[in-house]
Amino acid sequence: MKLRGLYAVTDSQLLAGKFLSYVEAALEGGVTLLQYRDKSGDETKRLREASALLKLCERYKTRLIINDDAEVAARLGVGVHLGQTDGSLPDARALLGHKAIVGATCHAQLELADKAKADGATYVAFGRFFNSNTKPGAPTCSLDLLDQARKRIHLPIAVIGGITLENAAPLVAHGADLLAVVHGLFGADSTQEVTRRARAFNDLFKSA
Ligand SMILES: Cc1ncc(COP(=O)(O)OP(=O)(O)O)c(N)n1
Ligand SMILES: Cc1nc(C(=O)O)sc1CCOP(=O)(O)O
Ligand SMILES: [Mg+2]
Repeated sequence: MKLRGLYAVTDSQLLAGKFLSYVEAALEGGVTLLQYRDKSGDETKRLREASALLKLCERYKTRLIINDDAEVAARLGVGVHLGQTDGSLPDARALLGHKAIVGATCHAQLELADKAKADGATYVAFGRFFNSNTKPGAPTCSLDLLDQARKRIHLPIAVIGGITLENAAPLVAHGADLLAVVHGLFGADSTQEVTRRARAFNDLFKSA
């Protein structure tokens, strides 16, 4: 399966009270990967919500990724996204098996991407590209770094951080395969608008 298109990332605060309806609206518009990102530390809630997302993903034939937590990913038989302090990537790969999607945060450092590839990552993620409501303090990354990454790293490249329909096109033009988006997708006023945005993010790849 080609990893290219919209990578929808959930946010527990932003989606409070509309979690499943907004996620389903995004899936309706087309989502290549869906990441469950919950920083609450509430294990029971995480397993319950991730299980609900898995059911939805199965219906829409979308791959689910769990942020931070390879154990939950293993329990559900899905992929994982690991940051630099989220545990060992080789251990996660061994736990989840060779077919699982394992993504790695590389900030703006090509060396981290080289290491992630050597450790068995499925995709590498660079960011943040723009001002982010969700994670304002994340280190910044440039289009120039993305150009270098595209030439050097032969893996799908996810980009993240403040991505909206207004600023995403250059990222695709510079070689991004996956647009990882929280606010620019789910910060919408209605489910209809979430679906419209998801379709529009995917359309950016058709003209690239
Ligand atoms: C696709 C994607 N890229 C980067 C991140 C950030 O991961 P991390 O650095 O571990 O930060 P948290 O998301 O855990 O706060 C991501 N989640 N997804
Ligand atoms: C979770 C995350 N990681 C980032 C990084 O740069 O590693 S930026 C970010 C937040 C993404 O949310 P939004 O689309 O609302 O900016
Ligand atoms: Mg993390």
